[in-house]
Amino acid sequence: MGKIILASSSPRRKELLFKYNVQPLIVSSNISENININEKPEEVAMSLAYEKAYNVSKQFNNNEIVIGADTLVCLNNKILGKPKDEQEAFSMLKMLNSRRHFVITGLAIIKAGTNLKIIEYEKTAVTFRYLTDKKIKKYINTGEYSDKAGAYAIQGFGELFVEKIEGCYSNVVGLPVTKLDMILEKYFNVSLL
Ligand SMILES: Cc1cn([C@H]2C[C@H](O)[C@@H](COP(=O)(O)OP(=O)(O)OP(=O)(O)O)O2)c(=O)[nH]c1=O
Repeated sequence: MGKIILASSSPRRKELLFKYNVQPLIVSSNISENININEKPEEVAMSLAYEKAYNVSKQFNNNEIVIGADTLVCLNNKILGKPKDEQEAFSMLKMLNSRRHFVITGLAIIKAGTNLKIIEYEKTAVTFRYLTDKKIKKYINTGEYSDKAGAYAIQGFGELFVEKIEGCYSNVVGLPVTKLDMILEKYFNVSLL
Protein backbone atom coordinates (compact mmCIF):
# COMPACT_ATOMS: atom_id res chain seq x y z
CA MET A 1 0.00 0.00 0.00
CA GLY A 2 1.26 3.49 -0.84
CA LYS A 3 1.85 5.90 2.00
CA ILE A 4 -1.08 8.28 2.61
CA ILE A 5 -0.23 11.96 2.48
CA LEU A 6 -2.64 14.70 3.56
CA ALA A 7 -1.85 17.85 1.58
CA SER A 8 -3.21 20.22 4.19
CA SER A 9 -2.32 22.51 7.06
CA SER A 10 -5.85 22.32 8.48
CA PRO A 11 -5.87 20.93 12.03
CA ARG A 12 -9.50 19.83 11.46
CA ARG A 13 -8.62 17.65 8.45
CA LYS A 14 -5.66 16.21 10.32
CA GLU A 15 -7.86 15.26 13.27
CA LEU A 16 -10.53 13.69 11.04
CA LEU A 17 -7.97 11.52 9.27
CA PHE A 18 -5.78 10.65 12.28
CA LYS A 19 -8.74 8.89 13.84
CA TYR A 20 -8.21 6.11 11.29
CA ASN A 21 -5.42 3.62 11.10
CA VAL A 22 -3.61 4.97 8.06
CA GLN A 23 -0.77 6.95 9.69
CA PRO A 24 -0.85 9.81 7.21
CA LEU A 25 2.07 12.09 6.55
CA ILE A 26 1.06 15.78 6.67
CA VAL A 27 2.53 18.03 4.00
CA SER A 28 1.30 21.60 3.67
CA SER A 29 0.50 22.62 0.09
CA ASN A 30 1.07 26.39 0.27
CA ILE A 31 -0.97 27.34 -2.77
CA SER A 32 -2.58 30.76 -3.02
CA GLU A 33 -6.32 30.23 -2.95
CA ASN A 34 -7.71 32.52 -5.63
CA ILE A 35 -11.44 32.16 -5.95
CA ASN A 36 -13.03 32.93 -9.32
CA ILE A 37 -16.54 33.97 -8.29
CA ASN A 38 -17.86 33.38 -11.82
CA GLU A 39 -17.22 29.65 -11.58
CA LYS A 40 -19.66 27.19 -10.03
CA PRO A 41 -18.85 26.64 -6.33
CA GLU A 42 -18.42 22.89 -6.89
CA GLU A 43 -15.88 23.60 -9.66
CA VAL A 44 -14.01 26.09 -7.45
CA ALA A 45 -13.80 23.61 -4.55
CA MET A 46 -12.64 20.79 -6.81
CA SER A 47 -10.02 22.83 -8.63
CA LEU A 48 -8.55 24.20 -5.37
CA ALA A 49 -8.51 20.66 -3.90
CA TYR A 50 -6.72 19.44 -7.02
CA GLU A 51 -4.17 22.27 -6.89
CA LYS A 52 -3.37 21.40 -3.27
CA ALA A 53 -3.00 17.67 -3.97
CA TYR A 54 -1.04 18.23 -7.20
CA ASN A 55 1.34 20.71 -5.58
CA VAL A 56 2.28 18.11 -2.95
CA SER A 57 2.20 15.06 -5.25
CA LYS A 58 4.96 16.63 -7.40
CA GLN A 59 7.33 16.10 -4.47
CA PHE A 60 6.75 12.32 -4.49
CA ASN A 61 7.14 9.53 -7.01
CA ASN A 62 6.48 6.22 -5.31
CA ASN A 63 2.73 5.46 -5.38
CA GLU A 64 2.04 7.73 -2.40
CA ILE A 65 -1.68 8.56 -2.14
CA VAL A 66 -2.00 12.33 -1.84
CA ILE A 67 -5.26 13.82 -0.53
CA GLY A 68 -6.21 17.48 -1.03
CA ALA A 69 -9.45 19.16 0.04
CA ASP A 70 -11.06 22.56 -0.07
CA THR A 71 -14.15 23.63 1.85
CA LEU A 72 -16.37 26.58 1.06
CA VAL A 73 -19.75 27.82 2.10
CA CYS A 74 -22.29 28.69 -0.53
CA LEU A 75 -25.40 30.84 -0.11
CA ASN A 76 -27.60 31.28 -3.20
CA ASN A 77 -24.59 30.44 -5.37
CA LYS A 78 -22.48 33.13 -3.68
CA ILE A 79 -19.25 31.71 -2.31
CA LEU A 80 -18.23 32.54 1.25
CA GLY A 81 -14.60 31.71 1.94
CA LYS A 82 -12.67 32.54 5.12
CA PRO A 83 -13.47 35.98 6.60
CA LYS A 84 -10.52 38.37 6.60
CA ASP A 85 -11.55 40.14 9.80
CA GLU A 86 -14.29 40.49 12.44
CA GLN A 87 -16.39 42.80 10.24
CA GLU A 88 -16.46 40.31 7.39
CA ALA A 89 -17.21 37.48 9.83
CA PHE A 90 -20.15 39.50 11.17
CA SER A 91 -21.58 40.14 7.70
CA MET A 92 -21.16 36.48 6.71
CA LEU A 93 -23.00 35.28 9.82
CA LYS A 94 -25.74 37.90 9.23
CA MET A 95 -26.17 36.46 5.72
CA LEU A 96 -26.38 32.89 7.02
CA ASN A 97 -28.80 33.88 9.80
CA SER A 98 -32.14 31.95 9.72
CA ARG A 99 -31.31 30.45 6.33
CA ARG A 100 -30.22 27.25 4.64
CA HIS A 101 -26.82 27.17 2.95
CA PHE A 102 -24.53 24.55 1.47
CA VAL A 103 -21.09 23.50 2.57
CA ILE A 104 -19.11 22.09 -0.34
CA THR A 105 -15.81 20.26 0.00
CA GLY A 106 -13.79 19.47 -3.11
CA LEU A 107 -11.75 16.29 -2.72
CA ALA A 108 -8.77 15.36 -4.91
CA ILE A 109 -6.80 12.14 -4.56
CA ILE A 110 -3.68 11.57 -6.64
CA LYS A 111 -1.39 8.55 -6.79
CA ALA A 112 2.10 10.04 -7.03
CA GLY A 113 4.21 8.92 -9.97
CA THR A 114 1.13 7.60 -11.86
CA ASN A 115 -1.71 9.09 -13.91
CA LEU A 116 -4.36 8.09 -11.38
CA LYS A 117 -6.31 11.03 -10.00
CA ILE A 118 -9.88 11.22 -8.73
CA ILE A 119 -11.59 14.55 -8.16
CA GLU A 120 -15.04 14.81 -6.62
CA TYR A 121 -17.03 16.92 -4.19
CA GLU A 122 -19.44 16.46 -1.30
CA LYS A 123 -22.27 18.84 -0.48
CA THR A 124 -24.12 19.24 2.84
CA ALA A 125 -27.06 21.53 3.58
CA VAL A 126 -26.95 23.41 6.89
CA THR A 127 -29.83 25.52 8.26
CA PHE A 128 -29.13 28.22 10.85
CA ARG A 129 -31.62 29.24 13.52
CA TYR A 130 -32.42 32.91 14.15
CA LEU A 131 -29.45 34.77 15.69
CA THR A 132 -29.53 38.19 17.30
CA ASP A 133 -26.71 40.63 16.56
CA LYS A 134 -25.70 40.25 20.20
CA LYS A 135 -25.33 36.48 19.80
CA ILE A 136 -23.27 36.89 16.61
CA LYS A 137 -20.98 39.42 18.35
CA LYS A 138 -20.52 37.07 21.32
CA TYR A 139 -19.57 34.30 18.91
CA ILE A 140 -17.09 36.51 17.10
CA ASN A 141 -15.52 37.39 20.46
CA THR A 142 -14.65 33.71 20.96
CA GLY A 143 -12.30 34.03 17.95
CA GLU A 144 -13.57 30.74 16.54
CA TYR A 145 -14.69 32.34 13.24
CA SER A 146 -11.10 32.87 12.16
CA ASP A 147 -9.76 30.51 9.49
CA LYS A 148 -13.20 28.94 8.91
CA ALA A 149 -15.14 29.07 5.65
CA GLY A 150 -18.41 30.94 6.30
CA ALA A 151 -17.04 32.22 9.64
CA TYR A 152 -18.30 29.36 11.81
CA ALA A 153 -17.22 25.94 13.04
CA ILE A 154 -19.91 23.29 13.41
CA GLN A 155 -17.53 21.26 15.58
CA GLY A 156 -17.15 24.18 18.00
CA PHE A 157 -19.46 26.80 19.53
CA GLY A 158 -20.93 27.19 16.04
CA GLU A 159 -22.99 24.05 16.67
CA LEU A 160 -25.36 26.33 18.62
CA PHE A 161 -26.37 27.98 15.33
CA VAL A 162 -27.31 24.77 13.55
CA GLU A 163 -31.01 23.98 13.47
CA LYS A 164 -30.69 21.26 10.85
CA ILE A 165 -28.02 19.45 8.86
CA GLU A 166 -28.78 17.36 5.78
CA GLY A 167 -25.93 15.15 4.62
CA CYS A 168 -22.38 14.35 5.67
CA TYR A 169 -21.21 15.97 8.94
CA SER A 170 -17.45 15.51 8.44
CA ASN A 171 -17.84 17.28 5.09
CA VAL A 172 -18.78 20.46 6.98
CA VAL A 173 -15.73 20.13 9.24
CA GLY A 174 -13.52 19.92 6.14
CA LEU A 175 -13.05 16.30 5.03
CA PRO A 176 -15.93 14.06 3.88
CA VAL A 177 -14.61 10.80 5.31
CA THR A 178 -17.40 8.58 3.93
CA LYS A 179 -16.75 9.73 0.37
CA LEU A 180 -13.01 9.56 0.96
CA ASP A 181 -13.22 5.94 2.13
CA MET A 182 -15.43 5.01 -0.83
CA ILE A 183 -12.95 6.51 -3.31
CA LEU A 184 -9.93 4.97 -1.57
CA GLU A 185 -11.55 1.52 -1.65
CA LYS A 186 -12.78 1.76 -5.22
CA TYR A 187 -9.75 3.25 -6.95
CA PHE A 188 -6.77 2.88 -4.60
CA ASN A 189 -7.41 -0.45 -2.87
CA VAL A 190 -7.09 1.18 0.56
CA SER A 191 -9.56 1.22 3.46
CA LEU A 192 -9.64 3.74 6.32
CA LEU A 193 -10.54 0.96 8.76
C1 LIG B 1 -18.04 25.44 7.72
C2 LIG B 1 -16.82 24.99 8.48
C3 LIG B 1 -15.54 25.16 7.99
N1 LIG B 1 -14.44 24.75 8.70
C4 LIG B 1 -13.07 24.92 8.18
C5 LIG B 1 -12.53 23.68 7.44
C6 LIG B 1 -11.37 24.23 6.66
O1 LIG B 1 -10.18 24.05 7.43
C7 LIG B 1 -11.70 25.71 6.54
C8 LIG B 1 -11.83 26.09 5.10
O2 LIG B 1 -10.57 26.35 4.59
P1 LIG B 1 -9.83 25.53 3.44
O3 LIG B 1 -9.25 26.53 2.51
O4 LIG B 1 -10.72 24.47 2.87
O5 LIG B 1 -8.67 24.75 4.22
P2 LIG B 1 -7.48 25.32 5.09
O6 LIG B 1 -6.91 26.57 4.49
O7 LIG B 1 -7.94 25.41 6.51
O8 LIG B 1 -6.41 24.14 5.02
P3 LIG B 1 -5.58 23.60 3.76
O9 LIG B 1 -5.86 24.47 2.57
O10 LIG B 1 -4.13 23.64 4.16
O11 LIG B 1 -6.06 22.18 3.56
O12 LIG B 1 -12.93 25.94 7.23
C9 LIG B 1 -14.60 24.15 9.93
O13 LIG B 1 -13.60 23.78 10.58
N2 LIG B 1 -15.86 23.96 10.43
C10 LIG B 1 -17.00 24.36 9.77
O14 LIG B 1 -18.11 24.16 10.30
